[in-house]
Amino acid sequence: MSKHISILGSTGSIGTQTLDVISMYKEDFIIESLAAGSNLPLFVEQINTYHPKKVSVANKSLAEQLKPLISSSIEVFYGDEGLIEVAANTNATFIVNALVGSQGLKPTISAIEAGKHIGLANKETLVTAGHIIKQLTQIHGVDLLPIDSEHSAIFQCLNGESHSEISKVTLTASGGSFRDRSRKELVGVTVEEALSHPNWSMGAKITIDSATMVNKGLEVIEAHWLFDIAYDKIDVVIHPESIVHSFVEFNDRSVIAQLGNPDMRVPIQYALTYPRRLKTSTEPLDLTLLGRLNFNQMDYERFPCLKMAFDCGKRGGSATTVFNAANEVAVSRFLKGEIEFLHIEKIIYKVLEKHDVKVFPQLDELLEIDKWARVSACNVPSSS
Ligand SMILES: NC(=O)C1=CN([C@@H]2O[C@H](COP(=O)(O)OP(=O)(O)OC[C@H]3O[C@@H](n4cnc5c(N)ncnc54)[C@H](OP(=O)(O)O)[C@@H]3O)[C@@H](O)[C@H]2O)C=CC1
Ligand SMILES: CC(=O)[C@@H](O)[C@H](O)COP(=O)(O)O
Ligand SMILES: [Mn+2]
Repeated sequence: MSKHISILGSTGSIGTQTLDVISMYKEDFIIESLAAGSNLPLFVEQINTYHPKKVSVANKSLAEQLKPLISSSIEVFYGDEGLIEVAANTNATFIVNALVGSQGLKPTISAIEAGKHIGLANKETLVTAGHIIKQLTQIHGVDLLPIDSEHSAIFQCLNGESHSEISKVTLTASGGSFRDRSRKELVGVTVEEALSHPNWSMGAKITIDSATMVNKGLEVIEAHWLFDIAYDKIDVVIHPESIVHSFVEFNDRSVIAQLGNPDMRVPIQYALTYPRRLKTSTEPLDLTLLGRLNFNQMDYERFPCLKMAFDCGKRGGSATTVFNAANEVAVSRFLKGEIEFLHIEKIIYKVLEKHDVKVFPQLDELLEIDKWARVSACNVPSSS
């Protein structure tokens, strides 16, 4: 029987690769709805290929531009409400959240409340409101399947294992675009240089996050919520090849790792077809060709954002919401050329410094705090 799917963020890196996987297994999937931001040419192509019943774009003007380009039988929505419509009000049973940033939170909540299972790439959702999402998945009995490569790896390592027998979960980090540079050598780096990831081709925001090591910080918090692991049992190592996607150590000192060539279509497909493992078009992994794999200790002075993320995770409550929101604004300012690369971490630090952590915030409180953090991050001067 075909699985009915909706994709939020279908025009992005994860969204397009999700559609690649679906194209390989056309009989197994029906696309109910798609949401994109502003890439209309690609979106029109996707709509004409996959024939969704509902679609959504970022705003009203884009929705008006889209309507004459697609079949009049397709319902067109826009904005936050459009995302919720696509996420919750269709016959889809499985939603892929491939949006970037904490705008993924509200549609995820609506989807869970509507009983949809979720394939989650959008880590910012769990970093912003992990406790709320976890509680809702339990209340509504929905699965939250990881798409992020490290979390898919951990999910696979934990298959059939007992949670109480885990002694440590280790996330691997490539080191990002500037892994071979000292902190001094980060002064004056360009946006173009920062956008050049050594192993993965991804959207702009996550590529910058990878260079600052914020991405690994977000992933530590994501792992905490997905797998209910205490922060002192989560570790990060630098693994420049991105072949071992993460590993888990158990009480008996056995370590289970998941390996594969860096290709996001593999974890995306696993989330879509779980628990089945269907063929992918990715190259087989030949360890003899690689010869060796490298692992280095994380240097928290070189990558202070990762230390900040651990601290926020341990403080809990609204701390991770503020960490995420400040980072989103700082990255956007860097991409616009407003600030230096090293200023990203300063902005996060300064906004966190001003925040009094709220321990068990409700959703409306978190949304207010998120807004406050964004305004504060915008107001940090570009040279301070
Ligand atoms: N790329 C990767 O390999 C990985 C990504 N992730 C995570 O997955 C998520 C997506 O990342 P990635 O695919 O790289 O990001 P991209 O920037 O490539 O894609 C983001 C998607 O969100 C859409 N979007 C942006 N703004 C809006 C809006 N206002 N309304 C509706 N849609 C919007 C974009 O639409 P449009 O382009 O049309 O404007 C696009 O479809 C992130 O959370 C990232 O951290 C996790 C692991 C790996
Ligand atoms: C592919 C994926 O899951 C990314 O989140 C990846 O992990 C980024 O690479 P870094 O290891 O450099 O953060
Ligand atoms: Mn990842």
